[in-house]
Amino acid sequence: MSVPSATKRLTIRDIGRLRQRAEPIAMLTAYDSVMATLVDQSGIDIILVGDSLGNVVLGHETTLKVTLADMIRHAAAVARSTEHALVVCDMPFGTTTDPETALRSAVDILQHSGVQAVKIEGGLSMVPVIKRLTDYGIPVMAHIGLMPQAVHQLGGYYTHGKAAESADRLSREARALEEAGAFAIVLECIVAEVATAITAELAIPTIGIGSGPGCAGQVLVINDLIGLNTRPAPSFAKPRADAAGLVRTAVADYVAETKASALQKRAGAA
Ligand SMILES: Nc1nc(=O)c2c([nH]1)NC[C@@H]1CN(c3ccc(C(=O)N[C@@H](CCC(=O)O)C(=O)O)cc3)CN21
Ligand SMILES: CC(C)C(=O)C(=O)O
Ligand SMILES: [Mg+2]
Repeated sequence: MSVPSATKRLTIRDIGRLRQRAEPIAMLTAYDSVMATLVDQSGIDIILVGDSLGNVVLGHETTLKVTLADMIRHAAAVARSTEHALVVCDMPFGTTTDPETALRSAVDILQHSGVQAVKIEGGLSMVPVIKRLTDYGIPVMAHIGLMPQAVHQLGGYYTHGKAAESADRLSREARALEEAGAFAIVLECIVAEVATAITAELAIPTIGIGSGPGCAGQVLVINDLIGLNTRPAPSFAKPRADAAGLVRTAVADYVAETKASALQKRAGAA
């Protein structure tokens, strides 16, 4: 038996234990070395290298343009810059079309980035995919509710589970994904009461985003948490800092000082 130490990286078994003890799980995204280091040193349980990378780092409109190569490059930066958190990498659009394609892509992610787990958007149609990966020994986090990779089919970003049949379907999906082997499940933008009910039905932890306080854990995009955005953040994300304001002020001060000193030098040399 090993003794838990402060520097040992969390595993999916540790995450399961937190759920069993009803200790809430804290998860945030990170996409680069500096941010991953800071987030890891501040006591987070899980770091997600989200395909929100496409929106918040790469300047795309949706997550659909993010590639496997993009994810591996950023996941590698996060994995090598952290030592405490469990690191999970989103499987990008187009890599989960069937179980063999998904397995190949997940192997590439683990082999070339060093993360410990992957996350897959989707409900019942992802059951065979998640079975294949978990049978092979790759930990999978599931993700239902608002699924940004399906934005063109959904027709926008909105809360799910409002109608009784939608709530029932979400609950059935969550149970099927647990049965398929998922070690946790993200509930994105699901009516709070429905997310709470799903949490009570499952042995694995639910990690909520915009789904109320009744989930086993919470996840947010780091940029939304610290106010490092140039586009409006989702309304459920309450910024705790104004990082964008700090950057704008520092840059404006620098520009002003540089321009002022150049003028003085020229004036003195003349
Ligand atoms: N910065 C950022 N934060 C995120 O949470 C995030 C991304 N980007 N990019 C990928 C996906 C997209 N996500 C989104 C995007 C928009 C909403 C949104 O506008 N939600 C509405 C809800 C409206 C309703 O309930 O009908 C909102 O007002 O927050 C939610 C999640 C979550 N992810
Ligand atoms: C919002 C979280 C759950 C995510 O999938 C991402 O950041 O890509
Ligand atoms: Mg994602």
